[in-house]
Amino acid sequence: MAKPVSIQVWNPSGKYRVISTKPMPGTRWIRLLTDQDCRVEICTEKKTILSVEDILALLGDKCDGVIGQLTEDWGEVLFSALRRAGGTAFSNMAVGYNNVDVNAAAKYGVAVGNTPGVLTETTAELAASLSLAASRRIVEADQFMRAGLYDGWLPHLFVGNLLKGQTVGVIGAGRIGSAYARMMIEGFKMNLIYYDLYQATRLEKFVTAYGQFLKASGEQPVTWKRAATMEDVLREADVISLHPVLDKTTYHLINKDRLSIMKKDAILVNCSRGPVIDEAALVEHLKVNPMFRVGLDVFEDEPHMKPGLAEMKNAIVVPHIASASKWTREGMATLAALNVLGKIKGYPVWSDPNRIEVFLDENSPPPAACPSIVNAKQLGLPSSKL
Ligand SMILES: NC(=O)c1ccc[n+]([C@@H]2O[C@H](COP(=O)([O-])OP(=O)(O)OC[C@H]3O[C@@H](n4cnc5c(N)ncnc54)[C@H](O)[C@@H]3O)[C@@H](O)[C@H]2O)c1
Ligand SMILES: O=C(O)[C@H](O)CO
Repeated sequence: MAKPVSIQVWNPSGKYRVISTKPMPGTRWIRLLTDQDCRVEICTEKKTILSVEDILALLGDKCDGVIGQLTEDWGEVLFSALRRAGGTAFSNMAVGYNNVDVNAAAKYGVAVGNTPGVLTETTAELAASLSLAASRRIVEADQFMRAGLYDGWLPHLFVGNLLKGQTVGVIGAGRIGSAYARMMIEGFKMNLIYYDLYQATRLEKFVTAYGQFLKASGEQPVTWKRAATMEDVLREADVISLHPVLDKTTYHLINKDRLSIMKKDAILVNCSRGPVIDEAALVEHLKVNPMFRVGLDVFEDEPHMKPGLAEMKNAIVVPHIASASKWTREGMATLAALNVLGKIKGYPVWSDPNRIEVFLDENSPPPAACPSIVNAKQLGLPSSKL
């Protein structure tokens, strides 16, 4: 990064120096920090992805906390430097934190925050959008239209898949996976098969109740099934959406062998993390199975796509925008700022990271707590009552 580093400063006389490695949407997050005696420094460099060296230059020799991004490599080097600068707080502006070495952070006594909940519906809505766009071939049809190729209605033109009555498969039925499942079941009357390490009890209850409602209305009821193996989902589902965390157990979860057991005209959607799919194997699968379609928000080597993917008509690709609604992005900035502020101020950690709405109410001050610290137990941080 060219020196001097380009920085925007708020409340220069603030006692605590908090750095945000990127400008973030909204202004509430800045106000919350400056009102509590923080000097906020926002890195405004044009470079999209900051390197470890860039961030070391930003940290300097006094820094109390950092709000970082999922594109950055937060490991031993950065956490030891943050600690040397007197810092004890870091928050990703993301729910996923596979870019963060949590053990390294704990070793240096740094709390690691994330931003759950506020992006659940927004992300699920993009997964639903990709499912629809892929099943009805919307992007291909749009390109066809703009290319001036439409010369009249035809019985075979862009025939796709009907979702109603088909089976939606969800791998990783946590917050986002469950919200997506509900959208597809309620919106399109699909049946559910899911695979997760844990039982999604609330989701199961929802499908049961909705099925009973449909039956009572004289309609075909929807059904659910918790699969014993991921392969069962892959074999049975017509539309499959991936929503697990990225870790050792989910790296290349979808590989050549698993692609081969999916239906030839299945739809695969990924709004989790790119490396959950072996993308090179996916490109080969798309080449030989033209009826198989994918909707991808994330990529194995972001910002790059594996060779061949961009040419595939049966792939819809968007640039990691699943959480990109104004409300969500402003809320993510707020939660990340409050994680850092709370740790600096010695506040306890909110006891339920699934119930963070109270931090997002613009009309009242947020609770004196860190909304979500993923290594709270490791650091022995006290927990706040709801
Ligand atoms: N594309 C985007 O912009 C975007 C936006 C938000 C979240 N995400 C990704 O989505 C992920 C999920 O977010 P969430 O809030 O729903 O998290 P969550 O913790 O509520 O859900 C994750 C689920 O994955 C399950 N899981 C873990 N390992 C598994 C395995 N081996 N097999 C099957 N299931 C497994 C967990 O049990 C859990 O239910 C995040 O970690 C992040 O990487 C991406
Ligand atoms: O993990 C996350 O939060 C996303 O990838 C960005 O919203």
